[in-house]
Amino acid sequence: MTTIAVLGAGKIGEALLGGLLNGGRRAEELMFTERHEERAAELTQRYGVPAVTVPEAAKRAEVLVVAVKPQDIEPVLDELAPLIGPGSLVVSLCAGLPTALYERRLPEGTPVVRVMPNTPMVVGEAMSVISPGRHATADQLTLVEDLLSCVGSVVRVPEAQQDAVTALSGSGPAYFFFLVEAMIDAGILLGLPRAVAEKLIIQSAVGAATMLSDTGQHPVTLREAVTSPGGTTINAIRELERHGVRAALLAAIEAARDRSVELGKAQQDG
Ligand SMILES: NC(=O)C1=CN([C@@H]2O[C@H](COP(=O)(O)OP(=O)(O)OC[C@H]3O[C@@H](n4cnc5c(N)ncnc54)[C@H](OP(=O)(O)O)[C@@H]3O)[C@@H](O)[C@H]2O)C=CC1
Ligand SMILES: O=C(O)[C@@H]1CCC=N1
Repeated sequence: MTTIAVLGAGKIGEALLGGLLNGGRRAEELMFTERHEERAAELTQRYGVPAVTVPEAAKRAEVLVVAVKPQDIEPVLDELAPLIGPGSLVVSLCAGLPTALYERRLPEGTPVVRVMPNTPMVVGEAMSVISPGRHATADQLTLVEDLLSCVGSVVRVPEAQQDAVTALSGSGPAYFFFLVEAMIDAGILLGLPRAVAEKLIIQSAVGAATMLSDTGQHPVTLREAVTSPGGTTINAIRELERHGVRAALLAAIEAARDRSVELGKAQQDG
């Protein structure tokens, strides 16, 4: 049994709690911290997991998963620093925050693993990307990998790639939701009932995602199979290219990467 505390049970923290329980972890192994009493009570009722304070979590848990916003990290580090035990492993889910920040603020030798998950964790389909800090051992990295495997896929990368990862898969679901939202609007523009447009686009998204993951075929090959000579799809593709959608995606993801770097710098300099 490994005791795990989720510090900050917001969108990602709650998704992790639910995923760990679905994946077979017992409620007795888990705890969480939450600032609002009402929300804490609601989560305890929903998952049977106790709410604790950050100092209690620091004393009791072997794995401390930090899931507060990057801008809220300072008070959490202040509370953890004097209490964290030598056996504790810190797992940061915070966008932009480097392991070096934790290593500088927490007792010498504290092992830290940086993780970038994403919200499909809620349905057991997360993409979690993990990188060890200076003091994390191979066994600790494997432990984090095992925990996150309960809620989706896990990949290891060097920490230097984590800002790019954050822009790509951390924020990635939002880009797909944005696209789906715009395509549903297109259905409305063409006069379809909203419920029909939603059903058509969501099922097309699920079908396309399943083809991508199950066939192993390259997206270009799959797209070409839909694009008949002299047909409808090529007319749409011409408009997407004319409006610079490919370039917009490159610029958007680069901007997200830059923001991740900025978030890390702001906390390091602050
Ligand atoms: N949402 C996403 O898609 C992803 C988010 N992340 C990262 O996960 C982290 C959390 O994001 P998200 O879940 O979206 O954000 P939320 O705002 O939903 O959750 C953060 C939670 O932390 C709580 N909190 C803040 N300070 C403390 C504290 N001192 N003690 C206890 N709880 C505290 C907040 O409480 P309160 O409501 O009172 O502020 C809130 O419940 C961020 O660092 C983000 O970068 C990573 C990948 C994807
Ligand atoms: O937008 C954000 O900052 C967080 C991190 C990755 C996804 N959501």
